[in-house]
Amino acid sequence: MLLPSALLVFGAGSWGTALALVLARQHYPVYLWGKNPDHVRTMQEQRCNARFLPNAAFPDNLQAVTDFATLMPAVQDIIIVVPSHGFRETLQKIKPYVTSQHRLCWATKGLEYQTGLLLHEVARAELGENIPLAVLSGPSFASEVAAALPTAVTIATNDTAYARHLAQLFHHSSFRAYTSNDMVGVQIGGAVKNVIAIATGIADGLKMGANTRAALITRGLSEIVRLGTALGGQRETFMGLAGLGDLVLTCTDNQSRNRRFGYYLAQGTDITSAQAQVGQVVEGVHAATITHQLAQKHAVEMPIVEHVNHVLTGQCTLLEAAQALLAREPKPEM
Ligand SMILES: NC(=O)C1=CN([C@@H]2O[C@H](COP(=O)(O)OP(=O)(O)OC[C@H]3O[C@@H](n4cnc5c(N)ncnc54)[C@H](OP(=O)(O)O)[C@@H]3O)[C@@H](O)[C@H]2O)C=CC1
Ligand SMILES: O=C(CO)COP(=O)(O)O
Repeated sequence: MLLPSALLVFGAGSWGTALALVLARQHYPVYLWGKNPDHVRTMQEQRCNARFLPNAAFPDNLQAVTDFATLMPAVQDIIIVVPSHGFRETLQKIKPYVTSQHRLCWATKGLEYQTGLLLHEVARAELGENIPLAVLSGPSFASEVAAALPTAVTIATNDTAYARHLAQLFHHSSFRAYTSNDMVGVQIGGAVKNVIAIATGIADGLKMGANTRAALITRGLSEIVRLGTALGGQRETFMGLAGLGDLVLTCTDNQSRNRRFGYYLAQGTDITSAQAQVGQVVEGVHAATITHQLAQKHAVEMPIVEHVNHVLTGQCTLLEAAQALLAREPKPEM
């Protein structure tokens, strides 16, 4: 069993804060790093993250910080929870301080926009082969986790000892982590469900009904399985928490920013204003483009993702996308 020391969480948005709270409730010393000094100062003064999770008070062992360099020697576990567009930048910040004592887990959901790389590939490229890596993903709205409502997630890593350690670290009376060795499957599930959630948000905004929503979720899952297995993910992973679980959550509940973003588009709001209206990260916008490109590269059919991408890049209207999906040639379901 690896012994936990202080824990350092990078990313003081809603999800980084919620995970820091889970760990702090386990009585570990937890540092929550935020990139915005004013925001960090406010968290220090108010002893909560009023901007994202106003109702969750920080326990004494949770400290918001802007300086991480001096903490790194006292830390073994690093948890990155910044949006995917800041993932490599965060790794580059910490890289000069990372040693063989550290291990890295992330809860970011997405792919690298510029390269289409999965985040474990980005982490390997930046930090080399010697650091244990893991990804945490699954159906988990930050506000429910902060409110200590029961939640289950998957932690995927190739390092069995690290898997056990992380599952134990996050294990709480209202938070349960299952382990997996399928880093590719877990990451593809978490990234692509955001694109399908945009599609269901659009369909619900256009009042297409419950049948359409169920069809999008189910056919969306087929697309995720096709791409995920083509990239080396395991089929069973997509039937688990980080696949079907997160897909259903995000496609059906208005707490999802991706779903709300799609809904706003269906109200006639333009893309920039819809993102502003959500007011937080909407990972599915970038993920639509990268996933579409990955699908083309690997010759995988992903019509829902393709049409969401067409809508977001101005190649067709919402109604044209819906008509094009319905006009596809009949084919076997499986
Ligand atoms: N919220 C949720 O329920 C869940 C979110 N996730 C995933 O967690 C990740 C983070 O999302 P979430 O916390 O919700 O996002 P939020 O929109 O709540 O917050 C984003 C935070 O990231 C900060 N940020 C932006 N760019 C950078 C950067 N380059 N480096 C460091 N920090 C940066 C922002 O700071 P500032 O505003 O000052 O720029 C802000 O504090 C996403 O990949 C998301 O998909 C996963 C599961 C659940
Ligand atoms: O990933 C999430 C819950 O598991 C959060 O989804 P949204 O980013 O769509 O809000």
